[in-house]
Amino acid sequence: MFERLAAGSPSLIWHDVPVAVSLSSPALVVAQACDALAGAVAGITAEGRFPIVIGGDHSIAMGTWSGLRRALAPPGLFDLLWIDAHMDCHDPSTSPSGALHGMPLACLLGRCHPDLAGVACPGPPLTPGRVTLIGVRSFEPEETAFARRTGLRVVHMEEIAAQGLAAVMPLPAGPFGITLDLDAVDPGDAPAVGTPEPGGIRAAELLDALRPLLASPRCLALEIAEYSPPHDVAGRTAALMEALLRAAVQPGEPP
Ligand SMILES: [Mn+2]
Repeated sequence: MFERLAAGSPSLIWHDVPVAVSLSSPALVVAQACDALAGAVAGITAEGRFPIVIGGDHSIAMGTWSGLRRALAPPGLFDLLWIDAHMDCHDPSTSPSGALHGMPLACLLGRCHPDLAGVACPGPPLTPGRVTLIGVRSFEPEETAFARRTGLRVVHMEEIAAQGLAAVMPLPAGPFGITLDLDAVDPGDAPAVGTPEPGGIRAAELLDALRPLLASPRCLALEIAEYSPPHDVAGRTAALMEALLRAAVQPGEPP
């Protein structure tokens, strides 16, 4: 896939971020990986290039977005479109599963897992009023309470089903980033995820809504998380990945 994309975009560079899986706890592995990822994203942004981060579970968002924040001139503010079936707004005291990928947004907003604090998301928290969750349809009450308390904007799947994604997708006036958890997409179109949730955004609708955003010079970074190729069915998720990446690296080209 990379070779095909690079054929049309010679400036594309592949960059691996190593993960030290030998560390003693999952939180330490995630903290170390996010620290390395934040450094990579900050460096790529500082060079005036556009980072595209592909993961891996959504805990990588802590590295990506704290890295972007670090690279921008103070106060380093940007809007973040968080497209996800889940809210990822837990901390260890509220999480039903203890899964770290259910916690990255809370951490980025300043309520961080103690083992991740200062490493996975160093620096000041993001501004909740500048983050919009889009596609939400699976969450716990503690996450809704956190969103209300902090002023996080949430666009539920019901609104998308009623009005269409294009009608509810924000178009930020200033710099912004996009984090796409592939489980926001309907499992019929993107089965290659770890936590599928039925009734999601259709792939074609997502691509139509993202194309103008990815073509905007104000879009500073794209992250695509939770891609799990062994779970794919008939190459559907791979095809969506390639279309998304093509929209990001060749934004002027027809689909
Ligand atoms: Mn997520």
